[in-house]
Amino acid sequence: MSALIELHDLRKKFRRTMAVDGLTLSVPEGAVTAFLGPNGAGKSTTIRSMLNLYRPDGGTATVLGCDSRKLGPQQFVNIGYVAESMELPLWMTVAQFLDYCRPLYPQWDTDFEKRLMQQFELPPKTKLRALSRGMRMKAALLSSLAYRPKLVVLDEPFSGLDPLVRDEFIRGLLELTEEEGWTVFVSSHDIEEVQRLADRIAIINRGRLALEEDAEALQARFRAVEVVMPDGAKAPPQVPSTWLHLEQAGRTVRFVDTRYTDGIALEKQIHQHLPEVITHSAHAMSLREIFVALARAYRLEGTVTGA
Ligand SMILES: Nc1ncnc2c1ncn2[C@@H]1O[C@H](COP(=O)(O)OP(=O)(O)OP(=O)(O)O)[C@@H](O)[C@H]1O
Repeated sequence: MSALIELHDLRKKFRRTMAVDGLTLSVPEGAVTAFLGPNGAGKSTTIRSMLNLYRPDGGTATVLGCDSRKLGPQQFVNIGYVAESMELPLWMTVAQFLDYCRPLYPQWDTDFEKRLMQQFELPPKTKLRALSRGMRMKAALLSSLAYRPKLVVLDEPFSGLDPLVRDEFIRGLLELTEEEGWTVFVSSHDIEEVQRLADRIAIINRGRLALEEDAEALQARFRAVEVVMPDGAKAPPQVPSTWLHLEQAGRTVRFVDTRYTDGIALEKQIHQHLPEVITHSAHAMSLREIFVALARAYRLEGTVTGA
């Protein structure tokens, strides 16, 4: 799998704020990568830098094989970009807006446009100004998908949408990405919004990469572990660094194993560090639970956990 976005030591500074501080990240083709981080972590600045809307102060961003500083019409016809902050011509109807966009993209697929109109239930004769926020985001998304871009970049596309609309929007996006095999890079400050979509997870904190991993692999290596000990037995102060947030309440010791491989290896490790163990159990964790654990470990501020 080749990478459609390659960021290497990317830096972008605003006065004294290092918004992006040496970010190295690679976004593989054909997968949905969720780009997560608390408010102000540098997500929008990264996206704007890699799309040549900002000039990086250092490092490189390569998008569709092209240095971001040289991105032009030839690349932009293959990139679908939707941002929360995007300004739309609100005085146009949905149909007029699409009439305006169509000639800009030689490969615009009219049949696909019609299908998306139906799927998103967009009213062609309504002015964009009169649409709800969710519907307006759908119109923006439609205008960025109808030309079947190779790369779809969504910057916080769900913020401000009510949960029902968001859910429907995500379902639509899911169906499409699965059918079309698109490469999607979607930023969010809330794991809950994107957990159903994401094949890969990248977390940014204070302009730096905190984690980049396959979502399934991440879930495979995390377990919530409970160990029952005899009355009066205490967990030792020193446990493996791969065990996070160890807590004891009475006879029960709980921790998060961040390097789980299999039950036998875990059992061996428990016997080694908690030799008085009577029984133990290990449960798979949801991405949201993993994020809560990671957020505590990284001391991420804000709402990356959705908590
Ligand atoms: N145009 C700008 N001028 C000055 N500072 C900026 C500008 N844009 C962003 N910043 C600062 O850079 C840092 C990163 O901001 P950015 O918008 O990239 O974060 P984000 O992760 O997208 O946050 P959010 O989830 O709130 O959109 C913040 O400290 C922000 O205040």
